Amino acid sequence: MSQTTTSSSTPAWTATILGYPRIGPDRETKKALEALWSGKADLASTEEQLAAVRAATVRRLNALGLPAHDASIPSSYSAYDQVLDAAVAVGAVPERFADLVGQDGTVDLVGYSTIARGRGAQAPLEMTKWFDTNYHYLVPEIGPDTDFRFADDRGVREFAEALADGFLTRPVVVGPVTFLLLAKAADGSSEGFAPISRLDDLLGAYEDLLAAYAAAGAEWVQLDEPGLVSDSATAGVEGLADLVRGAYDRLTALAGRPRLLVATPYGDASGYLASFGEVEGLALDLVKGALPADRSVLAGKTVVGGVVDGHNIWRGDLVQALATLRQLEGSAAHVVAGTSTSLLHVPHDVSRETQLDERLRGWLAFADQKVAEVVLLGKALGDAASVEAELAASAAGRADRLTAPGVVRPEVRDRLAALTPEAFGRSDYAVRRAAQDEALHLPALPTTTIGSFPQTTEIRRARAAWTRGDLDQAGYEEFLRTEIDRVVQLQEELGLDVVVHGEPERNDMVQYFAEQLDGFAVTQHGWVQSYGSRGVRPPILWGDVTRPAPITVPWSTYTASRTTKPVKGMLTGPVTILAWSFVRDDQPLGDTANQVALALRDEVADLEAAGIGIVQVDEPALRELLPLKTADQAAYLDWSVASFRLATAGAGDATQIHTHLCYSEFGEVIDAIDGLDADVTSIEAARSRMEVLGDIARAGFARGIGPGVYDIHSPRVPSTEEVVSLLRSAVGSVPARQLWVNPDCGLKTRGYAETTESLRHLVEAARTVRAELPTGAPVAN
Ligand code: MET
Ligand SMILES: [Zn+2]
Repeated sequence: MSQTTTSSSTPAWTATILGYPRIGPDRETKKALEALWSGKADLASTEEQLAAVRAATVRRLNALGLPAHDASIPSSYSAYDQVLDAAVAVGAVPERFADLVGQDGTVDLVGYSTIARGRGAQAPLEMTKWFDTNYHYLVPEIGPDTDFRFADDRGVREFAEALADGFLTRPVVVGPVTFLLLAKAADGSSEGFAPISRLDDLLGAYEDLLAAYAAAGAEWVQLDEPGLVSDSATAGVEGLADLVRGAYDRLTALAGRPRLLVATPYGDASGYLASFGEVEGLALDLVKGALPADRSVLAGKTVVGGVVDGHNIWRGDLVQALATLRQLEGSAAHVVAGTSTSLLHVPHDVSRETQLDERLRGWLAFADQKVAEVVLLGKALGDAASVEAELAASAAGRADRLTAPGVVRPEVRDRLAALTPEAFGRSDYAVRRAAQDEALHLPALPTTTIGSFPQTTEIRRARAAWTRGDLDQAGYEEFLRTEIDRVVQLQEELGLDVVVHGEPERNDMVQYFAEQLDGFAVTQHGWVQSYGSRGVRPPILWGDVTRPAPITVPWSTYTASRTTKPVKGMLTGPVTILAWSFVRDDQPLGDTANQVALALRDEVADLEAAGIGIVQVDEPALRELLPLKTADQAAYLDWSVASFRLATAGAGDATQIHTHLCYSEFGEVIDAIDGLDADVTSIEAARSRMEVLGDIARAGFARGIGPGVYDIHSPRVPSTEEVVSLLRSAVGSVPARQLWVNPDCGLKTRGYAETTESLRHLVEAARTVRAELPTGAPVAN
C-alpha cells in the first residue's frame, strides 16, 4: 500500500511502549483464570474480568500520556502467553488437542488453558525461557503437516473492543519468523525437519490476520521478531536474512494492510534490518542493541528508539536517552521515543510501594513510570526546553543514588579489592576427595535430596500467620523446628545417606536470602509474570551487599542435632540470586555477584565452624543468564564462575561443596560447570533418560555427579525397577565412585504421599545397584 506516515490521517506518534504487563495491578488475570480452572467461575464471567483488565489498561496508558487515537497504545494483552496466542491464531494447535478447536477455528478460554496446562496424560505445550528474561513461553509444535490458517481472531476482537471503547490501539503479534524459530518440530516429524522450513505456508495465515486487523480499523500492527537477536534461535538456519526478506516482501505486498512496525527487542538485530524491506516502522532495542552502523536501513521509516529499558526497574538516564534519539533523527522519517522491550518484565507501579524506603522509591521506575519516561522523551523530541525541569528532576533522582548511604559501603569495596587469586581456588580435587572420604564415610552411590521437602498448607499457613503478626517469632521458629524434626525422621526412616533440613523457612530460594542480606529490598506489589498465571516478586538489589548475621546456620545446626548422619547445608548461589532479582545497574554484574559471594562465603565458613560437613550452593540460573550472543558468553561465564568459586573456595578440604543445576543441557555449559569446581554436582536428567551422562563421560568430568533419577515436575511415582535401570545405565557410563543418587530437583511443589514413595524407591534402587558393584570398588565420596 502507498500510504506513508506523513500522509496518514492519524497524527504521528511521539512515544510508545512495546507492551504492558498483562497480569493486572492486583493480579486480576491470575485470579480470574484460577477461578475458571477451579470451576468457581464460568467462561462468560471470566471473559468479562479479562476484558476489564484490558479496558483498565488502555485507560491507564492514556492517562499516563499515550494518546487515544494515534496507535501508540499497544494492544498487547494475553490471557496466558503471547506465543500460545499466535499458535492458536494461526491454527497451530497440536493434534492431541484438536477437539478443543471449534467449528470456526476458534479456541475458547477453557481450551486455550488446556493447551497451556495439559489434560490427563496429554502433555501441555513445553515451556521454556523467553530470551534473557525470567518469562517463560509455550513452545509451538510444528510439523510438516501443520495446517496453518488464520483460525482464531481473539486478538482482532480485543482490538475492536478497545476501538469501540474509544481507543485506537496497535495490536502486537509475535512475528512469523520468530514464531517458527521458537517452535520445535512436532513429534513424528522426520529427522532434520525444521519448523522454519514452513515459513511460506505460515505467511498465508499472517496475511489473513493482517487483513482482518485492517478490516477492523487497525492502522498499525506490531510484529515482534526478537528471534533474530538470539544466536541460539538462529543457529543452523541457512540464509535466514533472505528468508526474512522474502517473508516481509510478501507481507508488505498485501493490499489494504495496516502499516507494520517490526520490533526486535532483547538485543541487536542490525544484521536483519535491511531484510524487513518496505515495512513502515522499526522498533530497535537501543539498550541491549546499538544504533545500526548503516543508517540507510532507517530511511523513510518511523523508528521507535527503544531507549528506556523495559527490562529493569531503575529510572532511566533520560538525557542520554534523548541524545540517542537525536542521533536517529537525521536517518529516519520520524522518531518515536520507546521502550527497549515490552514492559511485561516489570511490575505495574512504584507509587503503590508505600513500605519501601522513600529515597529508594525515588530511584525506581516500574511500568507506569516508564510510560511517563517515554512520554517525556517524546515531548523533549519536539521541544526540549518545554520539559527541561522534568528532565532535570529525573536526572536528580538518578544522581541521588550515587550518594545515598548503603549504595557504596567502603568495607565491602575494600574487602573485594584486597582479594587475591587464592580466594577463588581450593586444593586439588584429589586432596579434597581423600579428606572428604575420611570425614564422611559414605557408601557407594550415596543417596540424598536436592534440599526442599513439600511445602505443606500448614507451612504456608504458619508463615502467613507470622507475617501478619498472629504468630510470634518464637512460635514460628518452634513450628519450623517441629517441621525439621519430621523431615529428618522421614529421611532416617527412608535410609537416605545425606540429610537435609527441608527448607521450610523459605518462601522462595532467592527472596529468603534477599530478606536476610543488607543491600536488598522487597516489594509488596511488585509482581511480574513468570508464566501463565504464575507470578514472582523479585527482590531489588540496590546497594552494596553485606550479611548482618548468619542466615541458615541455626536451621542446619538444629538439624545436625537431630541425626547422626551427615547434614547438607543449603544456600542459593550468587548468580541465581542476581538472576532472580532486579539488580542495580550502576556497576558491572560481576562486581555485584562478588559482593553476594562474599556474604555467602561467610555463611559457608559459619556452617563449617558449626560442624556442617556438606554445603550445597544452588545455581539453577547459571545457564539462564547466558547471553544471547555467543560472543558475549565467555565474559559472562568468567564472572559467574568466579563468583561461585569466591562463595565456596573458603571451605576446607574436608568440607564437601555441592551445587545443583536445574536442566539437563549439561553439554552446553560443561566447561563452566567444571570451572565451578564443586565436589558434587546434581543435575536434572530423568526426563531425558540420563542422556546427560554421555556429555559427562565425553568431557571426562571427574568429580561427583548426581544425575536426577526421577522427575519431580509431576506427581508420578517412579518404580524401583525404573530407577534401577537408570542407575545401571549411569554406572555403565560414569565411574561408580563419582555417582550420587538424587531426584531431579527440590520437592517443595510435591505432596508427601508421592514424595515418600518415590524416595523409598530411590533408596531401594540405590541399594540394589550398589550390591551389584564389583566388591572392593572404591566408594563414592
Ligand atoms: C530450583 S533449584 C531448587 C533447589 C533447592 N535447594 C530446592 O531443593 O528446592
Ligand atoms: Zn532444581
